[in-house]
Amino acid sequence: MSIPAVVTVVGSGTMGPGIAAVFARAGAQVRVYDVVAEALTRAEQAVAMCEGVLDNLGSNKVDGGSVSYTTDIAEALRGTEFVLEAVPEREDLKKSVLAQIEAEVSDETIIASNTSGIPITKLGEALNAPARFIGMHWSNPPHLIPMIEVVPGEQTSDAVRDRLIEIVNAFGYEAVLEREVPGFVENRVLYAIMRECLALVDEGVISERDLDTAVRWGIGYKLAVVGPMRLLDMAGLDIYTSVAGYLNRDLSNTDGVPAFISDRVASGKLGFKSGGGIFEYGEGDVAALRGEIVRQLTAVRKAMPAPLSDNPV
Ligand SMILES: NC(=O)c1ccc[n+]([C@@H]2O[C@H](COP(=O)([O-])OP(=O)(O)OC[C@H]3O[C@@H](n4cnc5c(N)ncnc54)[C@H](O)[C@@H]3O)[C@@H](O)[C@H]2O)c1
Ligand SMILES: Cc1ncc(C=O)c(C(=O)O)c1O
Repeated sequence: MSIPAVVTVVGSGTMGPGIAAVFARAGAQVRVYDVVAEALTRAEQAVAMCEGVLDNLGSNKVDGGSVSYTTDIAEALRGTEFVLEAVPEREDLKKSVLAQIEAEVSDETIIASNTSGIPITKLGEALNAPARFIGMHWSNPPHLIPMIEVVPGEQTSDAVRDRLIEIVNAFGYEAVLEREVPGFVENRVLYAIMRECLALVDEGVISERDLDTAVRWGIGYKLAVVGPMRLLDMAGLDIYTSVAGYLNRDLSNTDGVPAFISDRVASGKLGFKSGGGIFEYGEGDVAALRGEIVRQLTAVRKAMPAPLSDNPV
């Protein structure tokens, strides 16, 4: 299974560098483009770190891969075969950038978006040739989470869909093909969980730290091995029927963003990126936490059956 020889990543913030590292690891010449020069400087450091993580993971490495960095979009897109858009999650911005990309590439170039859940058909309205456009939703951190959601829009061609699945598998990643819905699958599940977690903390049922402990060592640990559908069989569909019969109507069904979050955002408390959010972080805490998270994710990944392997669970 081959990957494109030349790949361009547009947007080098949280996600771009790890994505670039995975493509380069698979042998592609990757060009990383951003409108902010400092973002590219940070990206170069992040890619080097990701490469070290992939070495530690023992991830397969194909010779010939490389990563370069530029604020010149024409240079970034010249001769490219595959573009991954990873700019901020704003429909207007993404449409503008996608149109900018399409104007610079050949008719054969595949354009993919790392959008967290904006419908691909909607973003594809910005393109003259939406048949070449598809959703490619990586999960953070992209160099460690070996599952990518493949989300065709209504106009995406079957050939582009099949080619993307081939590329994802060539990384040694699981490609999950989905019919397009807002938020796709991973974020619909994640945001349902987050909604309930935030409600429980906001209502004083449990503290932030104890909530994390309960989820990490309860469903988080279990779901790393047993998927939700298999877990239903393991627990018993009769048990689910009894519990859901009284519990589903009692779960949080708030829409919009809870004040627990919006108040913090309004006061500039964004989390790791601002030194404080749900928790507060002192000097060096975020870097230490990032390193520990990567160390533990790597250890868990090594303990699990490899992606694409014949896992009986
Ligand atoms: N952060 C996550 O956990 C995560 C996970 C999966 C998917 N995503 C999605 O990936 C996309 C990127 O997310 P992120 O967290 O990396 O965002 P980010 O804000 O960390 O990075 C975005 C980058 O895009 C750059 N940018 C802004 N305008 C640009 C333009 N016109 N052209 C080129 N670059 C431009 C910014 O300078 C920045 O470096 C979003 O759609 C997001 O929803 C994010
Ligand atoms: C909170 C949150 N929102 C979106 C995404 C991905 O699109 C992630 C993730 O990938 O981890 C996330 O944590």
